Amino acid sequence: VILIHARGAAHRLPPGPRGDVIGLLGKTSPLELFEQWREKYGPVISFSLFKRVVVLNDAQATSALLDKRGDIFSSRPRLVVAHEILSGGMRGISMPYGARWRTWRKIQAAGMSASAALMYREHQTLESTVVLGELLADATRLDTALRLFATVVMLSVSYGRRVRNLDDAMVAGNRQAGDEFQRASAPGKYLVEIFPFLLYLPRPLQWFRPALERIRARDTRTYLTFYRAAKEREDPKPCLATYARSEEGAGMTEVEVAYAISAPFGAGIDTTVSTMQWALVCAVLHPDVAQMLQTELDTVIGRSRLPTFADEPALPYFKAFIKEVMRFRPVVPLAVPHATTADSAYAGYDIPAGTTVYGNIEALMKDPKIFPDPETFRPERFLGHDDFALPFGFGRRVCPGMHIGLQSVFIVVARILWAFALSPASGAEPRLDAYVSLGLTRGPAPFAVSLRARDGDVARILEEEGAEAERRLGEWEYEINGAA
Ligand code: HEM
Repeated sequence: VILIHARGAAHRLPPGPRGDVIGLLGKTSPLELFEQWREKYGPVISFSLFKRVVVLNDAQATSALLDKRGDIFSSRPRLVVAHEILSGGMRGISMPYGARWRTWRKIQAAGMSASAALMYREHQTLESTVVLGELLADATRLDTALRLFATVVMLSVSYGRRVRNLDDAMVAGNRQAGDEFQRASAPGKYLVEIFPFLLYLPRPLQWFRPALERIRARDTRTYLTFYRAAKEREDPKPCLATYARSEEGAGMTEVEVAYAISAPFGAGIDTTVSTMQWALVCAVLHPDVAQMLQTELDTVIGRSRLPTFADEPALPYFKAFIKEVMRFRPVVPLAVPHATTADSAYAGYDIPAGTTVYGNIEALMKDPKIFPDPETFRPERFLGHDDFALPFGFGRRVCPGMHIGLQSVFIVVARILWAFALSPASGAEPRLDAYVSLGLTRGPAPFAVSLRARDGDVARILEEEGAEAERRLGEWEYEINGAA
């Protein structure tokens, strides 16, 4: 009896598909598969894909495990090639839970907490004025303008530097390093990912290693060049580089710090752009909502100046609208997978150490028990609710950039809605059911909107404020010597 019990206990894994799921994953997106399995097997499901994977589809399970059992559920699945070899274990987003991650996270918190985020508001405000000027001149540049804005803000958060365009060496260097990481993370690309024991081969026999190490040497040079340039500034703008300097020597090497402060580029651009895009798509496709938003903006701000961060507390409907956008179309629908560092149990099931755990944000956002009538876009459901961190993930790994991200979304979307009447442009109408996936992020498929200045004063205000913004943004500009 004891034996049977012990055997039974060892196999009490959450229900889920058995056998080959690789073929299935090849055919359809993980999000759709998880949705089918949720309907079939329930809120907590498991399957095996070289290692054990558990998907948590309801708020009870994510709260009980990812939030409350943070001591066990805060690691990341092992990424042998992209994280360990290519990045020398220095990228925080893929770092296993432990002392090294905590030191990395301290830097993110110092430079991105709710209070630190306030330091970036001036820069975000000025750059959003530039965005409006671009859109007034040519609405077809919407996509580029939003992407440039998000990129410029992320680089100023990291290095306190303004880049003027996407061809800047700082953009190119960060993008190249990020793309290499993405490529190296592609499932199935490297045998050693599936058979990590290949790492025990003598180094000269590890055929995959030299090419990766060459890329790592180049990435390291790139990151060091940018970090050093930021450090050398006599009167630096607040940024991660200045916050992180104190960690150098106290727990982190210069190279580790240089990698740590590069995190916003990879994590903060697509997420911010996609959120802003969904906000515009939702506004265009719900004219009654757009009308309410513009009435609120006009009542609070009037028509003789642009919205600012100081107006935010007086815009309850707008704030509810952004939350509803992030619920209705979450841009990181499966969050970033967590992993467990010890055996645990939930609802009678075993979750062994080393399990990959997905918190299914999309499923939670569409759970009628939490959000009645979840397929209806209705900002009113968030009136009076101030905290809504669910789009930003779970527990100790929750997005450290959320305050900065929300500030970007607020200032750009509020100003666009204040300045322009939005309507679908023919040819590439915005749609709620057409997506593009960018790694873990999901945004709307390319779309066009037509933007018409809401009154004659918009152009005049933008001209005045635009010139002033360009002048003041000069304070963030500096040269980088030896840029890769
Ligand atoms: C505005 C939209 C954004 C959304 C919806 C978002 C969402 C998320 C989510 C879901 C995670 C995974 C959390 C988990 O593992 O449970 C995450 C992680 C992360 N985000 Fe964001 N994010 C946004 C913007 C940003 C920005 C602007 C930055 C940087 C300034 C940033 C930096 C990071 C970093 C560094 C991590 C990894 C944290 C860790 O592994 O400890 N994010 N984000």
